[in-house]
Amino acid sequence: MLTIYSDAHHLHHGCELKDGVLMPCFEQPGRADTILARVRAMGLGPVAAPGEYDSARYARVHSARYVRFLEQAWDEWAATGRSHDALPLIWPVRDLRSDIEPEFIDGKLGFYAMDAGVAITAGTWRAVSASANLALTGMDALLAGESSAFALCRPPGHHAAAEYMGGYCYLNNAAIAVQSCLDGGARRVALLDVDYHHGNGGQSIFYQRDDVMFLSLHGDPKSSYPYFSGHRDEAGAGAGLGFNHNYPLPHGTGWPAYGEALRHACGRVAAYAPDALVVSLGVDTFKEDPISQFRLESEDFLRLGETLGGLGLPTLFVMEGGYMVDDIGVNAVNVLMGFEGRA
Ligand SMILES: NCCCNCCCCCS
Ligand SMILES: [Zn+2]
Repeated sequence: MLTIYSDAHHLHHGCELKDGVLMPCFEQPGRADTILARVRAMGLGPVAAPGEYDSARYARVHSARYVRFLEQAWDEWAATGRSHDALPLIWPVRDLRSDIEPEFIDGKLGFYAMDAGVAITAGTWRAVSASANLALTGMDALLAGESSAFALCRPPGHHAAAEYMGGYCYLNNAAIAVQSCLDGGARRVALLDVDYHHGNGGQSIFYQRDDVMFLSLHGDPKSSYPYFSGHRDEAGAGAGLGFNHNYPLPHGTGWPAYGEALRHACGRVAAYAPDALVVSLGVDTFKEDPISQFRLESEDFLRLGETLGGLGLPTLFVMEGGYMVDDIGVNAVNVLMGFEGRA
């Protein structure tokens, strides 16, 4: 399997406020480095650098003003004389107004964010755009006839929606790749999110469309981040009604229940008969993950990959979450090995 990777991710590592303490973000460079080392150790296949793409490709799923915001945010922040990480600290919730874009960076940060889990630093834009370019390069490989590819994206993207960042995510790498597949001639694409946290971004972007089926298995939002999306009754809207499927699962879920939900979701993908499958590959479903509450073992990720391989679809894997750095390489590459029947 071809892996797409860029060292540019090292340019991004901000802080986060966790349990009342400002600390280095759990979404750290060692995650991608550990996965890359495992890709090489297991001889998964060639590792390629991403191509260059115009930011207009990101604006196929994000708004142009949001992409401009991401590109300019650090410079606007630094121009105020501040050198520490830029963080959103106020949001237009409830009856506060979101019909007028603030002009000042502190207002823009909250206008374009769902939470404070998105520090912006001097290198963030370069890392974020490179990460999206990995997904576009992987999708170009599929469009050129590859049966599968792995975009080793960092930072992740599945919490980012058309006009907001959040949960360590800035550009929705997987959604950008899905749209690129459709722009490349596909009629239908399935986007399956196996990260522990609901892929609110991908759901939101494709919610009213029937050319993309979105499916997500995740911690029940009644008791898991992002708390405010991912319920079973979110079925899509308008033309998209019936093309959005959520599988919220309780804390403590292990492979038996997870595998059953996954097989059910795969049945829906098969019935949809897409031209391609994009997988938001988060492995924070691992039992030792520091911020998540499922109980998958490393061997279960082999079975997860095997189950996806059984669909026989051209498949792009896009790296999302997973925060137990010591095990993230084994767990992520186990999915890819299982997919290839090398379990
Ligand atoms: N106490 C939970 C805080 C969660 N903060 C953001 C998590 C983002 C996961 C991305 S896959
Ligand atoms: Zn996650």
